[in-house]
Amino acid sequence: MMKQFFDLKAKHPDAIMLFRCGDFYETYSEDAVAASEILGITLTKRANGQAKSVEMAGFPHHALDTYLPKLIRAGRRVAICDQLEDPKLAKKLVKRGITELVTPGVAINDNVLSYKENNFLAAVHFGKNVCGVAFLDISTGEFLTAEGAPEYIDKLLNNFGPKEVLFERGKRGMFEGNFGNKFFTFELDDWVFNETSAREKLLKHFGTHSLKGFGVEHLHNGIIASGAILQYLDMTQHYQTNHIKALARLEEDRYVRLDKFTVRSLELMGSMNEGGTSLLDIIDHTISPMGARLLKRWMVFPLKDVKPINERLDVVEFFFREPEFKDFIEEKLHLIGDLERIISKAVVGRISPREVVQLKVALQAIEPIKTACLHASDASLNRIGGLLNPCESIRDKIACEIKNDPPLLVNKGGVIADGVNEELDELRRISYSGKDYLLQIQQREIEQTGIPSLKIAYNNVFGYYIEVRNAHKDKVPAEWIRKQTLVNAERYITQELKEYEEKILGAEDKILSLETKLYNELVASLMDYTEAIQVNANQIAQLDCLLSFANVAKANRYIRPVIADDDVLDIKQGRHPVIEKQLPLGESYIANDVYLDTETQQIIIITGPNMAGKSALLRQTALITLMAQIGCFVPAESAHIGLVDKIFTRVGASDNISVGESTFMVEMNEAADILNNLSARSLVLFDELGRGTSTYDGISIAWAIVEYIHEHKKAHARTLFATHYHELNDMEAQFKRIKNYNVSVKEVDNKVIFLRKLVRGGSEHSFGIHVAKMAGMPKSIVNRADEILHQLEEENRQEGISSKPKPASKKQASSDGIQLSFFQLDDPVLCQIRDEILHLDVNNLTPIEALNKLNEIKKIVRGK
Ligand SMILES: Nc1ncnc2c1ncn2[C@@H]1O[C@H](COP(=O)(O)OP(=O)(O)OP(=O)(O)O)[C@@H](O)[C@H]1O
Repeated sequence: MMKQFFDLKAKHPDAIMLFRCGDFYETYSEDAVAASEILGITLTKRANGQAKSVEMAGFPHHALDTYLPKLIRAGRRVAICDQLEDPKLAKKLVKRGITELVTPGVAINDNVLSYKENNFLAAVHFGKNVCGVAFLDISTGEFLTAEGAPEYIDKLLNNFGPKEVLFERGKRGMFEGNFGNKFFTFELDDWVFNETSAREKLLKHFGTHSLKGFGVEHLHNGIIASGAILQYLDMTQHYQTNHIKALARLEEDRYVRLDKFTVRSLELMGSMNEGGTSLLDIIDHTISPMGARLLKRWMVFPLKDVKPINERLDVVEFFFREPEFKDFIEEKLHLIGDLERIISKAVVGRISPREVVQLKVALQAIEPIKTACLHASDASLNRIGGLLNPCESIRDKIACEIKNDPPLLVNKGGVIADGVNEELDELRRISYSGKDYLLQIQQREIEQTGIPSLKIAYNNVFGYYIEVRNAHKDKVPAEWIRKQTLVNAERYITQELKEYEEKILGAEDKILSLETKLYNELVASLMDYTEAIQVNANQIAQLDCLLSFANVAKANRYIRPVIADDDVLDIKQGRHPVIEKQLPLGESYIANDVYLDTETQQIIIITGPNMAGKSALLRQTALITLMAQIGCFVPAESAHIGLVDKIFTRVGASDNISVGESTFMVEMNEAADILNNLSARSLVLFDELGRGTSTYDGISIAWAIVEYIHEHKKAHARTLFATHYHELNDMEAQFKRIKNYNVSVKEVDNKVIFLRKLVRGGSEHSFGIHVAKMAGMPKSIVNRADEILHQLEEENRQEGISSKPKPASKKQASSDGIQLSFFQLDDPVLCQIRDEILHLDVNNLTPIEALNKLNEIKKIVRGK
């Protein structure tokens, strides 16, 4: 058996092999060590013939659904090796084979999947000039491809968040150089990435002569990536793929460009702080899993055409205007479940009887939704109504053939309804009446033998038996055959019992196999409806998202934005959708107006103290624009959104030290990306650009960047620029479309009150020291900082900002017990220490030398 194990294991050396042995899945050798760690199961050893003993760890086969997901979530690939023949019939070693290779990207199991998330597998192909990418979610059948520059592919990878990415063996350096090392990856042989075989694979799968119908014919690299995905499904033994009905092209120019920094810094899908709230958390009130998954997609693919955006807004408004209609759809949506994954499960042959019933319930709910949408006075709803298909015949077939509350598994029986199949009904009659008959025999024997406690029961060893307690043993008739002796009783069988047993058990076996056959036939007939049900799932998902928008708008007082094909961004009394929900009780969010266009007010320089609300204002402007362009109402009193085609944000500092880049380097990289890709319809947000370097460098870079955006020949990108460099306020006088604003505060009795209102004009102070005080900084430091600040301001007035702070006054230093500037005191010992330190070449000092030096310094101090 171990030889069989090692032979099979050699086929997938990188996967943990679950090797079926009787009622257990066993793992051996290093797999066992890994499995026991991940699953927390006991690691044992077993003798392995002549060889040294081998580690093993296993779990009962019925616990596969519990343990498999844990292995996958731990980022492991798992080969499931099953017994291919009935062990009872096998003469020698049971035949075994790998029946499935489960990997993070190819998972169908409910316990692995998260219902609000797609589970994408991606493949990337590096072409000569461009990259191709493909995404497949085998649990929903969605298959997409695109090609473009590595930056675009990187953006898609970030937006789709695949659970596994395939690429060509030997190209790890190229892959990680472009896309980082955060993805779970798998390398495939180079022959997989070949256009001819990829194309053939796709044509064979779709049964078409060309790929023109999918609009991907010309995407040579996308086709290679898509072919690699199908190839991988074969390799992992996923052959039932009929639910993958089409390959869709992701069109770069249809959606607003959001780079990955923007998705992250605007906290669209997840907060940058653990446990924090994202925009998605606020606006996702979807009911169905399909809706939740679609909403995630909408968030990162905002539209940039007026018509489709208005179509979505129209539906949201309709829900708003017609609360009865909304409530009706809402109630029905609760009945739908995960239609999209259920139909995929039917195709791969893993649909449970309960899911078949769920499918019926969903189709029953779709009928009234369809009717209501068709009768609504809104063109988009009519279109959705037109596309919904209640699939009456299959729905009615399920209703008539499957019991309403079936067990989870077919092999438990009781799945097929009565009256569907005559033979089944007859067998059930025999089985039930047989059981009745047993009761009759029991009664009769009690009377005939005079043993009142006699009872008929069943066990797996010798079937039906009569049990008689010892007290009545002597009354047992001679023809009964004794089978077992217990402490208090004896068990007997009789000829009559045996005959009935055969009839009943035979009937039960037949019932199970007949039910399974009928069930499988029904599941097979579901295949004809795959496409219609996928369309239903998609339309329901859209309705669900729009309904969610309506509910969120109502709950949070959002309004419908005006979407226009112009370059005016005019938000009146806008609010930050996330912060406004998180303010402490009693505090309310201060709304602000923001106006930008390309003629009069293209760039706003926002100054203001720390904590005033500059970042909040920047982000809310981008979020309101983005929400509007996904078809959602927005937190404002009114909003005119001149369509934006790219949203760029350079917000906050994010370190990328792991890839060898400093904070400032990252900042400059991101800024360079923005400036190289500006368009006339871009919305640009810069928050505290340049703060990662010295003040002079920072101001110069910030100034030059703002100037560049203002002077750009082709693109007057609308820009919000929040900064602490008050010097930038001078730009207003020199550049026509730059305007200064500040987020106002009031100083009362040396205290700062944040008014959080955006007002015209620059501001002078940052009140950074005030904020440090609020944060609980030691008093001595706050006082000292104040002192240095005044001094710098004083000197600055005379000679600019280059002068250094003077030493602290002696009074200050001694009163707080901290000698901040002790090296400048006239103590010869301290001066000696200072000189020792100054002469150290820290870069070439070994740790031992450093310790010795410290010791020497200690001696100097002691000597004193
Ligand atoms: N309009 C507002 N109404 C109510 N509270 C607000 C508003 N804007 C910001 N805040 C609160 O003030 C906090 C600080 O805001 P924000 O981070 O935008 O300040 P900032 O001016 O960017 O500060 P810094 O310059 O230090 O980065 C926010 O976390 C939020 O809680």
